[in-house]
Amino acid sequence: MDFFKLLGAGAKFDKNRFKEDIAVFKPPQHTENRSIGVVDTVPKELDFFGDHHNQRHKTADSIPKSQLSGSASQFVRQEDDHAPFKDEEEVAAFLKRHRVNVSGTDVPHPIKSFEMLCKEHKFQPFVLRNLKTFGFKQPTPIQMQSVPVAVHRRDFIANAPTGSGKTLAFLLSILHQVHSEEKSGYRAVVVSPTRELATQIYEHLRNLTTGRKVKVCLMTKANAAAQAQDPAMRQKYDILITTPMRLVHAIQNGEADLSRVRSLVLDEADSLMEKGFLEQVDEILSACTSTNLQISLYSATMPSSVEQMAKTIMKDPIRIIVGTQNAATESIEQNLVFVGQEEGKLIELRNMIATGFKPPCLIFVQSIERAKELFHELVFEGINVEVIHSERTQTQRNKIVQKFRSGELWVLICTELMARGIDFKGINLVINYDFPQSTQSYIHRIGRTGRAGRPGKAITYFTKEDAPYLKTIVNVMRESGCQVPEWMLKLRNPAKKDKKKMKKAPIERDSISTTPKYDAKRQKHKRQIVEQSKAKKLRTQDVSISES
Ligand SMILES: Nc1ncnc2c1ncn2[C@@H]1O[C@H](COP(=O)(O)OP(=O)(O)OP(=O)(O)O)[C@@H](O)[C@H]1O
Repeated sequence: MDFFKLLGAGAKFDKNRFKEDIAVFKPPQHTENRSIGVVDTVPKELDFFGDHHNQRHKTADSIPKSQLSGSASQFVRQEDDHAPFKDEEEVAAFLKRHRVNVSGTDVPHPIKSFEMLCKEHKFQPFVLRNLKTFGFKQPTPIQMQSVPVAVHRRDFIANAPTGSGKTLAFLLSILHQVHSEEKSGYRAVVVSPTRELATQIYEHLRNLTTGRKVKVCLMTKANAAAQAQDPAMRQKYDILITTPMRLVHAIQNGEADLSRVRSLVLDEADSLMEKGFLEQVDEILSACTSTNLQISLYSATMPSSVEQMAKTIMKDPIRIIVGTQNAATESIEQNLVFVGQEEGKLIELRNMIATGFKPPCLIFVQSIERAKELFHELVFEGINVEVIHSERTQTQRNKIVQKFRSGELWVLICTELMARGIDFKGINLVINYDFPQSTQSYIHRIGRTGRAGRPGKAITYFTKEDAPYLKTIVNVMRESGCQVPEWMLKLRNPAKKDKKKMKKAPIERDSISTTPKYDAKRQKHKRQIVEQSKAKKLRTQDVSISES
């Protein structure tokens, strides 16, 4: 079946309805030339950037790293020699070949193959059997280095690109330690920021423990309640997969005992160490009272401030970096598209749908309200589209994720909820309909495509309002080996305070909605929120007055 044609056929682009908009914004035809990689000239509307060149620029930096010799941007690379390393020189050459940079004291040697897990690190044979059953033949670079480090029970920070197999890396480490049931309570805990991601990790682990009596608990409201009712149930599980909020709730209600936990994995660690989650992570750490606790942090992005903070909770940590630190995955073709003003985005998107594109496609917007608005616009276009955000019920969210995985849905509109960790293998295209609020958000969002070494494409729309932040994305593109024209390279980086402001709250944007009725509904909703927050403020004032 030709998805490309099918989707194009289903899409209706009402040229009469948008005639005036088209005339105003004159979106160029959707061709490969829309990508910044080949846009040579400064769009007229952006001339306020000042000094620029109109010449196409190609530096050594702009040559895709996959074309450079010695690059290990292949996802997994077969090693013919499975013998133990002879000396440190051989280790260094091996790590260089796989673009692994490791620092710390007494760093354990990497593994060259999964077979070495059993031969050198005494993994149980079931692990190797299940790896084979589920098609994992050769370790990825992050797995090569982080598994032996974890096996030696060292604390560490692992920074490797999106889709590079970090999940299997930490699950293998856990299975080395917890390979049979003990009925003595949790011995390993994985914390991840969203329920979707926790569910995905749980399913991955269930596959790896096939045929083995290891009890894994995905902490949900229902089983937390069951464990509250029956304390014996708390002893039943060996490994816990959870979100921070759910776990803290269980700790506070006396429903979770973490005193025997020896391995704590923080997945998407930089997001867990940010303001919203930090207190919860602190509480989880305090509940892990074993003196033998090993902590590992994994993420595709690790700002230095987070690293510094992380080091305060770790003992003599090792630092593992795969590829270029905080860069995007190199198999993703990244594009920036100037759309003029807000309305230009919808025109561009409809244009792309009308001219055809290759689903499945994930579209990111900055708020729930905007996700609903965009869905409302696209749902009548005859496209197989859905929308996912935190206001949808868990059952709805699960169903949508499952439908998207199975290919039943071709376009999924989402908020930041889906930006991290979610592994949809076949996504061809990620569209940043709204400009991401931070470099990290950009890297994770576009990292939903180009996974496990597959190619992928990412398009980021930007308006005049986003332009001051453009350089942050340009920097990532350059770091990941994309071609960037000279004038873009000459843009100024936004000031630190502006970046902070942007991260705190997204740019205020005009409604996506082209239907006045729907927009009126939105305005009403907005008014209600303002009124509610005013009322809350008054109540707080009341409390502080009566307290004083
Ligand atoms: N050794 C391997 N061989 C083949 N495929 C693998 C291997 N390890 C992991 N994968 C596959 O690669 C894909 C990406 O892995 P994973 O989801 O762990 O990426 P990640 O590094 O955690 O990404 P993110 O930073 O986005 O969370 C998954 O589909 C996984 O099954």
